[in-house]
Amino acid sequence: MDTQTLLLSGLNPAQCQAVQHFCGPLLVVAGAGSGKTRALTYRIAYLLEHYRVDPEHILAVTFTNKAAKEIKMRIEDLLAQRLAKQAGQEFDQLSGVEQNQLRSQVYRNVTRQLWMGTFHSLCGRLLRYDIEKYQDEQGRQWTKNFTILDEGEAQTLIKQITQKDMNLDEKRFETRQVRYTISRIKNQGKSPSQYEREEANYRGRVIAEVYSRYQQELAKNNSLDFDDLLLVPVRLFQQNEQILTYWHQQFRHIAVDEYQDTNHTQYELIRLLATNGRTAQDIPWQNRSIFVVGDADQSIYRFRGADFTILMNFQNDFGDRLPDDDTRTMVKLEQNYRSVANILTAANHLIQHNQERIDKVLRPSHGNGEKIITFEATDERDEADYILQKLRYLQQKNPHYSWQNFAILYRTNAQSRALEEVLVRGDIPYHVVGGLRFYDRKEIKDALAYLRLLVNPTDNLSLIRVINTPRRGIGKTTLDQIGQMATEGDRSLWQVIAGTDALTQLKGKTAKSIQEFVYLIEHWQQQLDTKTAPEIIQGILTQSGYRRELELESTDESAERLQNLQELVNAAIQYGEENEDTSLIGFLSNASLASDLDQLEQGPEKITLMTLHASKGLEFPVVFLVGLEQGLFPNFRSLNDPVALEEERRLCYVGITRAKERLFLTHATSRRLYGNQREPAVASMFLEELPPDVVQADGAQSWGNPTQTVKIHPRAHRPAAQTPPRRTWSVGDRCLHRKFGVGQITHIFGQEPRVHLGIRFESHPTPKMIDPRLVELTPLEDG
Ligand SMILES: Nc1ncnc2c1ncn2[C@@H]1O[C@H](COP(=O)(O)OP(=O)(O)OP(=O)(O)O)[C@@H](O)[C@H]1O
Ligand SMILES: [Mg+2]
Repeated sequence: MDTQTLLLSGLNPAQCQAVQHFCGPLLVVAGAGSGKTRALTYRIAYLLEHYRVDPEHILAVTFTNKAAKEIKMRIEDLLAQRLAKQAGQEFDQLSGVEQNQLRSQVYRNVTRQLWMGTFHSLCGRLLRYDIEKYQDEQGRQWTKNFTILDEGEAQTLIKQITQKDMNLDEKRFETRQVRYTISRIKNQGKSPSQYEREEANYRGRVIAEVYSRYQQELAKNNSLDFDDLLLVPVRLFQQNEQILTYWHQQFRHIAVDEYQDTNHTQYELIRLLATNGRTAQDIPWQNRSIFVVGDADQSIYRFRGADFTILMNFQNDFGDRLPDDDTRTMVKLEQNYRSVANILTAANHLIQHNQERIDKVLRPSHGNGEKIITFEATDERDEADYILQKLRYLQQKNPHYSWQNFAILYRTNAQSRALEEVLVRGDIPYHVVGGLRFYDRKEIKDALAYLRLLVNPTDNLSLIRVINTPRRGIGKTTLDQIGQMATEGDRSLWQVIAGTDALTQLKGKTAKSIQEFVYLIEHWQQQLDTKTAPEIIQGILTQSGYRRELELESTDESAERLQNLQELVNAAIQYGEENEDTSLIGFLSNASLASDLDQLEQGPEKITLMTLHASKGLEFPVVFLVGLEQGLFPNFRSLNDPVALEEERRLCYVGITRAKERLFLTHATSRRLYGNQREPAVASMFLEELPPDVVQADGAQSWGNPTQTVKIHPRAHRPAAQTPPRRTWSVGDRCLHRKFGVGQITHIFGQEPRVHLGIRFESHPTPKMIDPRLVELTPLEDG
């Protein structure tokens, strides 16, 4: 098989057309699961292999960094197979080691050079080259070793300004709200003074002032927030034609996945790069090679400024549209490869309730499959119990399902708690995507602040965070004094403490502590060029006394924090291996950008819990979509807002189309949300919008056409507990657990038959709560 055949063999004719496209604009539109991402992946491989495009000339934007990684791996596979063919070998018959050798060869020569990632990570990378040529409207500048402020840190800074510096009313100027407003103003490209002119009232003036101080602080810290990361390149390109032309020529081929969720800043960036800042008609079509794939029905990020009309305008923006002929610049994919027909019918039927859309064809490739199951629970706990039973039942009935084949999707993060409790009790391994991120944990933020200070000593925020962590007797008064000196001399905090005057002005013991801190930082700064990131992290955590303080604390919590710090070192090692870059600065940018959606590690052992928003682009054999209740999904705000309601329906469409084989839709008749009172709940309108003939109720209640649904007693359909014969347990009994080993029962909660056992296992520091109906426990004789 030659390259061309190899690369085109797993594609249908419409996909082939997209993949073989070389230059000029192309829009691929299609419904969920129709192979858009596959087409984009293969096209990049085709550009590299068939058209011999230099990987450095390809810019590909994905929705998560993880998606970028997967696409790269897929390309490595495709090209490695090709290398095997060239050498007259069958790839599949090579040993694992040999296959990996070929993959690494492709990685070194090809995929490593690709510009592939999220908008944020790509812009971060680009700015490391050119940020020094940028100036904001106040003439402020940044250097290459700028640090990236993540969302939490941006809010900390806003809070410091509103509450400490400006003494504003905390309720009236709520941090998140202010941060959100400033982000919006920034993305509209408005300066503080411009905003002040437009919003000529008290609030407008205050926000403009906070915004102005916020920008000032960012510049002083040599930092950028997530908005700047996109806005600065756009401004830089607008300011400097030469730089724009350089990058326009660099990125000869641009590809964007999930184009329907592009916002205006991202669009502007892509437009500038693809057209060199001209109108499309002013440059030859060969020089604007832009390939985007998307589905307007899956646009779900309007609250972050995404606008699917950007997708709909693609041909006007980039193409030379011929009257009555779209085919040159658009390919439609109509074959769905993901879901069984029943699931696809339900999704297509539901989305047709939206007004603002263009109808599409989506044909199934698989048979009808099982019907979609709906279940009415009494409350969130009952809902979780139901899911637990189903999970066990399905996994045992179908040996080909491993835990990674299951996903539970919900509308809001808060819903995961009830589900998690039941999963823990049922001993089902799970993974929450988008919970408290690793990088948001206190000890990790502390460690990162040390590291940032090493590469960018003017980063005041990081300095404040660690100067007295662990405690060094440098209190608030001292910090205020240092702050004062910094303001007077227009210097950064670091410049003050590293200079001589601070030491002379401060008292004996404090001065000594500060001096030791300065020595520590300077010592490790000198190692930046010679030591690797993991070595530096290990070193500074030990020498600063940070680790020792946690060790002395010696609690379960401190043990976990120490483990997390070790995990940070591991992350740096892994980063070094994957990117052949052991520098601290490379690792740091990567850490700031690791988004919550990238946490998804589909271990073979775990089921996935995530919000519907996070599930975009993914697929699972079995999906549970929970909490289908009016006011929850669709959410409360959308009930009186038709535009918002359509967005909720798109979100439901995304959720349904994640499922390949089985789909369960659950709702409860009462629910306690956000710690409020228990409220009665009504089934979601989306359930009624599904075609009754592909839906079947599991339980007494049903909706749709009652004659076509099966009515059974709520519990009757649940499988009996998959457990060994029952026995009663008493406190003090010893038992053996498959995974945790020997343990002793310390507590018994609840009444038979619904008891839960608190067990302290010899292998585990903290007691575990176990449901003996679901988990096998072997009794052990005393002694
Ligand atoms: N031509 C094909 N033959 C067989 N399977 C295919 C083909 N094209 C795509 N697939 C498979 O179908 C599934 C969906 O493909 P893909 O994820 O690319 O769809 P998508 O259009 O990007 O979906 P979404 O809109 O959810 O992002 C994947 O498992 C993919 O491997
Ligand atoms: Mg996709």
